[in-house]
Amino acid sequence: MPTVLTDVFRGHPIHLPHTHQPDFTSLSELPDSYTWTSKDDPLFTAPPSPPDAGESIPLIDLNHPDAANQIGRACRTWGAFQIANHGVPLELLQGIEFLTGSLFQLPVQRKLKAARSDTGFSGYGVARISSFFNKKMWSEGFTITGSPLNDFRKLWPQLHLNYCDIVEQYEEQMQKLASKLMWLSLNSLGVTEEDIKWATVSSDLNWAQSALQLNHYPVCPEPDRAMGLAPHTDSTLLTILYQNNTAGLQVFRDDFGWVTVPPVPGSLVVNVGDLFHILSNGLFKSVIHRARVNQTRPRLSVAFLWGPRSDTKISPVPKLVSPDESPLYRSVTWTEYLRTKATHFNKALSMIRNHREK
Ligand SMILES: C=C1C[C@]23C[C@H]1CC[C@H]2[C@@]12CCC[C@@](C)(C(=O)O1)[C@H]2[C@@H]3C(=O)O
Ligand SMILES: O=C(O)CCC(=O)C(=O)O
Ligand SMILES: [Fe+2]
Repeated sequence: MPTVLTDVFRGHPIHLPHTHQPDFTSLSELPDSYTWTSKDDPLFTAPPSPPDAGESIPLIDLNHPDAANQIGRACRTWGAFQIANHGVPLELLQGIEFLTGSLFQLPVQRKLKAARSDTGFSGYGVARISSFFNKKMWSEGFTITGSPLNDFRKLWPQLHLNYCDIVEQYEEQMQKLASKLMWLSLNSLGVTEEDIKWATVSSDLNWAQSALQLNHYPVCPEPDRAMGLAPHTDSTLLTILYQNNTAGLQVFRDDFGWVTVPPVPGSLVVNVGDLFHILSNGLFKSVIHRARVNQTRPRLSVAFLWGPRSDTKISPVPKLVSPDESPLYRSVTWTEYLRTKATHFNKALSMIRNHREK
């Protein structure tokens, strides 16, 4: 039984063509292999919400006395929100943005020295969900879990220790923030530490684990026909996303279509992931989101993907299941779920859904 994310894809190889990345900067036309239509993604041409409709995910001040309720409401309606006054130092946000920018600026031969292997978890490469789409995405990524020391030494023979330090500090801040946000949203449903014993410091200091996903979306000659990162939900409990000052993230709502999440300097975006949807017995929505690209400014984002330890079984909190019904989902560990997702992608949730008797 793997206990760390590093082992999740061991024995479950995913072959991805990292080494066939083009030199994005040299292309003046969008190659056919990067041109998306609704045949490649049924949601591709879903209507964008008109910007004047003013609809977007709420921006919540974490210091506001009503923050817990606002977060709970956002998790139920949108599955996403932005937060201000989150307590993560601005220098650290700038530090992780600087690191991400300098990583992707390295020559491609250097980045490939740290390429993610077919059975590996960490390293440089194309989005893991690429194998489910016929067209390529206009982006490159770098996944980190555990110590980035070995990879960073290959990328930056001189400066790797400074960069490791930034990652360590960033993860520490994100971990604290993620568990605070989880408890605020659960408290809004009346769920307390008594109901979820595995998620308390008194049960184990290391009851959660995480990965960092660094994303780069280069400028694109024909952004309207390209896709930065195809629509997906995260498999996490929660994801905390930092985006640089360039718009591109969109969330999907059945009633509005695609809604852009405008960058708000210094704030962070929070997404509900599939495991939180399961834990809340479907009350919180795991949000479908994607990243679009543009013609003038490169975009960077850093996703902190946060979930339980690999040996923790996640199942709907009994308090949230009505007495005359069975829970919506059966129990699953993060590792099992990541593997299900790696094989079945957006059918993963329905595969662990319990079938209700009439
Ligand atoms: C801990 C995680 C969560 C992963 C897999 C693994 C590391 C990278 C994450 C992402 C990041 C990009 C979208 C996604 C869909 C992908 O392809 O890689 C995510 C996926 C998931 O949330 O399922
Ligand atoms: O770049 C973005 O805004 C989205 C990134 C994302 O969804 C992810 O890394 O899971
Ligand atoms: Fe995501």
